Amino acid sequence: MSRRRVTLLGSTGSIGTQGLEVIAAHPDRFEVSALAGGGNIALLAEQAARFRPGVVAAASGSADELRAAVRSALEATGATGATGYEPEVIVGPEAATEVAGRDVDVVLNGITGAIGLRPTLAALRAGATLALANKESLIIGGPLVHDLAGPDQIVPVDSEHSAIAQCLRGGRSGEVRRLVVTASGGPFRGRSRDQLAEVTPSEALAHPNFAMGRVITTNSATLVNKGLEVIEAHLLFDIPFERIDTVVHPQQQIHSMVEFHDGSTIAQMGPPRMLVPIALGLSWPERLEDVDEPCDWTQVQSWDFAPIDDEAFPAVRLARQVGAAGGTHPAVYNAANEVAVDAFHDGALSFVGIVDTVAAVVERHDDARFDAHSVDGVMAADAWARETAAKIVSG
Ligand SMILES: NC(=O)C1=CN([C@@H]2O[C@H](COP(=O)(O)OP(=O)(O)OC[C@H]3O[C@@H](n4cnc5c(N)ncnc54)[C@H](OP(=O)(O)O)[C@@H]3O)[C@@H](O)[C@H]2O)C=CC1
Ligand SMILES: CC(=O)[C@@H](O)[C@H](O)COP(=O)(O)O
Ligand SMILES: [Mn+2]
Repeated sequence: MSRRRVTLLGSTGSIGTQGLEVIAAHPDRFEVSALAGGGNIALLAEQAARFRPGVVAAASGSADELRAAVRSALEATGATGATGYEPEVIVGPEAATEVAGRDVDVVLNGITGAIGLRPTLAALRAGATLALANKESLIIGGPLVHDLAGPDQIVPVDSEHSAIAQCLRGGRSGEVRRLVVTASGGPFRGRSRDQLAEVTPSEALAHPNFAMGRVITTNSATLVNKGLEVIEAHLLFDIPFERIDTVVHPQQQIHSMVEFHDGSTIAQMGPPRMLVPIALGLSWPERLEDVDEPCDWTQVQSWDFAPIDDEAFPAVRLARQVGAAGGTHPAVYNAANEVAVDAFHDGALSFVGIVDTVAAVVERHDDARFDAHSVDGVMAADAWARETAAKIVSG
């Protein structure tokens, strides 16, 4: 594999920082072309001083602030001036989109939320491989992404979809009977709807296995994450919803499975960490060496499996409905959820109120008003859903 130029969008987040860890461990394989963050200018500047990309981008702050932060981060490394490193700096809400398609072989999209859509489209348009963690952009931009993406241009980084892609490696997708997407069940696994009434934001942020950003961690607790992942699996692997199952597997050692039409099932296993899916996103179809520890088969252990409780956690059932309806339904589900998650953390909504709000917004949505085949149409549906969710939250 030749040395790949990598751009990291959301470089200051959980996926982004782990992406840089993989790159730092394989300097012969990767160089950083651009880094894009949101508002954490200090960390972004430290990353720039260490990895020396040609471009550094931030969604907020000012270009002068970012330049100054990079200079002081360089000074802190003791490499002041001597190297003459002065990256191009881009600041503003469209900064990630601007850098996504420039001088790059692989774009790792680790931005959270619907704002990842335009950068995803820019990366695809530029012909880069898209290592996709930002599942929201695929889910809300389904037909748009589908029309732009070439074969194998999108490499899933989401652990379940990376697992399925690994199970399908080498072709034979015509022999697939069903996909089985595993779920941790979140921190509230086993509780009834009544028992969920009083749970707090800090309890919802205690994911049993993964340290992730606030939105995806909350989505794991409501199982909205699993709902999004069922739609993601449908879009990535072109399998109808009725052939995509879910199973709660609290240990998260099996990251997902593929059942074939002869009755055989292939599962992908590993400890619940993101390094392998991220590394594969960057190096696909090759595997890098010694990315993470494997499962330890010398230890006594037991793994559990159970169905999702759709009464306590209706998010997956609802996601199947919006996914099958298509159009701008998934964009509305996602946008309403983003608003409801913020409201929950602000103390304006109960935990069960999150999915109740999403369901109420989905119910009021008139898909005929929006064009799912244009970015503006998708973003108009997204904006409508945000406004409607905010009204419901405020009563
Ligand atoms: N974390 C994980 O293990 C997994 C994550 N994913 C998916 O990956 C994505 C990222 O998740 P995660 O890393 O946990 O989230 P984090 O909240 O940790 O990170 C989000 C990143 O997005 C950046 N960001 C926010 N707004 C913008 C913007 N307008 N332009 C550019 N960057 C922006 C943030 O910057 P800043 O902090 O500087 O404001 C931060 O770097 C999500 O879609 C999630 O569902 C999927 C599977 C696993
Ligand atoms: C690591 C990853 O891919 C996350 O999406 C994680 O799988 C969350 O797990 P649950 O949503 O099943 O809790
Ligand atoms: Mn996942």
